[in-house]
Amino acid sequence: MDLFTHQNQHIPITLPDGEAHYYPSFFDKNEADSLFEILSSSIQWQQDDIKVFGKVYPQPRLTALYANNNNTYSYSNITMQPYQFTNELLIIKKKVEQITSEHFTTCLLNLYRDGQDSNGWHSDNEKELGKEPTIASVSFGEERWFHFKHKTKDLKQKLLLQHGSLLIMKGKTQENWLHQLPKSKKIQKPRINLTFRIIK
Ligand SMILES: O=C(O)CCC(=O)C(=O)O
Ligand SMILES: [Fe+2]
Repeated sequence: MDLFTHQNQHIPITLPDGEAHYYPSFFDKNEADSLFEILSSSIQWQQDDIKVFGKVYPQPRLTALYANNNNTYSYSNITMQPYQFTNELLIIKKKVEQITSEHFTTCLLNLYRDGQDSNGWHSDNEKELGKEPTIASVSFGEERWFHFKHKTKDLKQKLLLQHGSLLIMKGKTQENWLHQLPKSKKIQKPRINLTFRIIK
């Protein structure tokens, strides 16, 4: 067994006033390839409009909300109603829960069709997530950079989110840090991201 491609290889991310952990090969290449294909075609992807300074734009990515309850999730003037978890999402959720010891209720999925799709600076601090939320973020498909920026100090951090990887953000990360997925001119292939959350 190659220890350095093992699912439990863990890289702590240096994030003062927060806490994040990265598992580069949480899913092996074959599992990740097949989950990417299944999720691409089986998820009910939608493109919502968002309002920025009073103007309406199509969101620069596709999204979908799945859950094991009917609780809605609202952010950036959008309220999403969940579909019930699919079998594949339940399998991924179970594997993520084994490593985080959490019971996630909800998954917000993002499909970045190419490098023109993005996710602007924000923190996942909506009140339905509660205090100090743990967010487990799984990536499939094209690698993309993920940036962190401290809210009040001159601190930055970035990491490349690989195919089959898991990033966990917890503790005071959302309180003290913003994150974004910037555009990238070179990227022409899609990436799927799943963020597991608890919405009670
Ligand atoms: O695509 C990503 O890695 C980030 C997604 C994200 O930050 C979010 O959906 O809140
Ligand atoms: Fe986020």
